[in-house]
Amino acid sequence: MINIEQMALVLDALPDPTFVLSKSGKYIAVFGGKDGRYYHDGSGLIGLYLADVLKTDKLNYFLTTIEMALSSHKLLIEEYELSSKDVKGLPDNGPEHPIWFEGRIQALDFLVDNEPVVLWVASNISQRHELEIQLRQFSDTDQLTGLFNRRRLEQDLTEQFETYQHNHTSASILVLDLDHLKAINDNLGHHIGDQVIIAVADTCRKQLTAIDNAYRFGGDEFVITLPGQQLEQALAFAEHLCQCLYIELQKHIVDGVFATMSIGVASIHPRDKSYEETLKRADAALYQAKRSGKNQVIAKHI
Ligand SMILES: Nc1nc2c(ncn2[C@@H]2O[C@H](COP(=O)(O)OP(=O)(O)OP(=O)(O)O)[C@@H](O)[C@H]2O)c(=O)[nH]1
Repeated sequence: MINIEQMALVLDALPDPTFVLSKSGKYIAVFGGKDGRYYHDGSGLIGLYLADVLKTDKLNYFLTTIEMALSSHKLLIEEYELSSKDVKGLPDNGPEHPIWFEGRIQALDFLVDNEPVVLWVASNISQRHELEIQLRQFSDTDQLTGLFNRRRLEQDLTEQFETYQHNHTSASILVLDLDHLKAINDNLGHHIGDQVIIAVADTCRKQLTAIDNAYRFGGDEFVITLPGQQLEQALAFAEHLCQCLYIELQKHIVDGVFATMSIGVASIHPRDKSYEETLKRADAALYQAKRSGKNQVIAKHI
């Protein structure tokens, strides 16, 4: 058996800072988390209230979480970020950057000063969090162009369709397909074909506003989403883009061969049951543009 002094040493050596917090947000006790590479020293918090050190948003979040742990009596696991802008009067030593924490919060079966209390273990998960962001970016991005990929398109279109169903905000989709890429690949090599694809991505990026997005759908096919835009606006934008691409792709002319772009446009219609129906219409418009001689834009109303 370990004695009470040894138990105190164990608590002090806990790798992650561990707080006993009352329902009203008072720091009753602070143990562990002594490594300054990962944590600020929390010992000065004892006797203070969360309201003394946290700004309003974070304060409300912490108090609500304590409340939930006390009422459920189950282990709560929460992820949250704390930076110097959230915390008043942090000591100078300790990490400079915002820290992502995993909080494990458990109600304790005793009262302190007649108040219920919780145990709150706060583990620094910043490295893991950064890795998760990188992995998400990696899985959402097309390697050649840096545009979002098809997986991300499906996710974004699902969200845009839900927004449309909720508040009827219009949204439009452009489907773009390069003309003559096969001839460029065959005559000039795959490497030049790649440069043409990258030039398309760069030109699209330059023409988009902050809420629009461009995606590489696959091969020489791209999609642009224009949230909030009706068909007429989207058509005008597509025609402008087609012109910009024509000018840009002419720069890649070799032996008289250069690519152009065909574009199909459609907007979400009240009769659409899913984004797939809108996308299908934009695709049908694209194939009409191809059949009508390429290097042009066609919009399909319904
Ligand atoms: N260089 C390069 N070529 C690609 C890539 N992905 C697909 N392609 C080529 O793109 C071409 C797409 O086929 P098509 O759409 O029939 O070719 P196209 O000449 O553009 O035909 P149209 O659309 O009818 O004008 C094929 O030759 C593919 O090999 C890529 O990442 N790099």
